[in-house]
Amino acid sequence: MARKFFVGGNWKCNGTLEEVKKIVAMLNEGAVPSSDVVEVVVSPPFVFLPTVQASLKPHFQVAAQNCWVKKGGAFTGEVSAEMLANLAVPWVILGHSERRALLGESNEFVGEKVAYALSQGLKVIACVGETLEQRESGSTMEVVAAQTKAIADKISSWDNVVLAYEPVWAIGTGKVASPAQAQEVHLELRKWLQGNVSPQVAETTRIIYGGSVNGANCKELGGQTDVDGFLVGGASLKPEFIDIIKAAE
Ligand SMILES: O=C(COP(=O)(O)O)NO
Repeated sequence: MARKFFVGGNWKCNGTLEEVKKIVAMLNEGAVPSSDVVEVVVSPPFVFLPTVQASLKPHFQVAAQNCWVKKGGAFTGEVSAEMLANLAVPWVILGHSERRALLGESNEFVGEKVAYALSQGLKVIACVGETLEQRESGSTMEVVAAQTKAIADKISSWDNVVLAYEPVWAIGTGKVASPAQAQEVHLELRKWLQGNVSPQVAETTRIIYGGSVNGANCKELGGQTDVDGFLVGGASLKPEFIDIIKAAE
């Protein structure tokens, strides 16, 4: 079956209310393919989520950039999956490498977060990816397989999961993975799903690429057999994000 192309925009910790409103206007005015062709999910910082969700055209969905690992309560500063569900926020990004590195989120912790978010009815963009040191040592597949296993061990369905391969060495660096590099890892991840979860999950799960995607490289990257879309950082704040969405055509 064809996997619908998926383009995520991770705004990270960026924006003022005025800047966010301009990005929303840019998206609403953009000539993007229909939602039959591409699924577009943008992820503002928490404080702008309701504003963005209320002002985006229905073609676009929103995601939170994180959520807590269990039911809310005495966890100062955290945002629970229940709160996101209460606001009808449909998606959440979990396991981003910046949180794994800066906040020490382990593979196990990310797996538990994915399971809890799914249990509360959220859909999850689950991130995996190796560091430059891990790639140069030849352990890329060992690393991303372990990250994926930690998720697979905790969940019973992949129906509401999009897997994002984001090599850490390509994030924010301008050093985008080559189409061949991306295809190689995406294919290996799909084979891992086939062998460790099921052929059906391997066939239907979108595996998207993130790491210095821009308007110039998106078409060739998106043309790879096992690249089902993107999770875009910096370029998702710019007009070229519309060109990246069009790569779905
Ligand atoms: O972190 C990323 C990618 O960021 P860049 O596109 O800025 O490399 N996506 O979640």
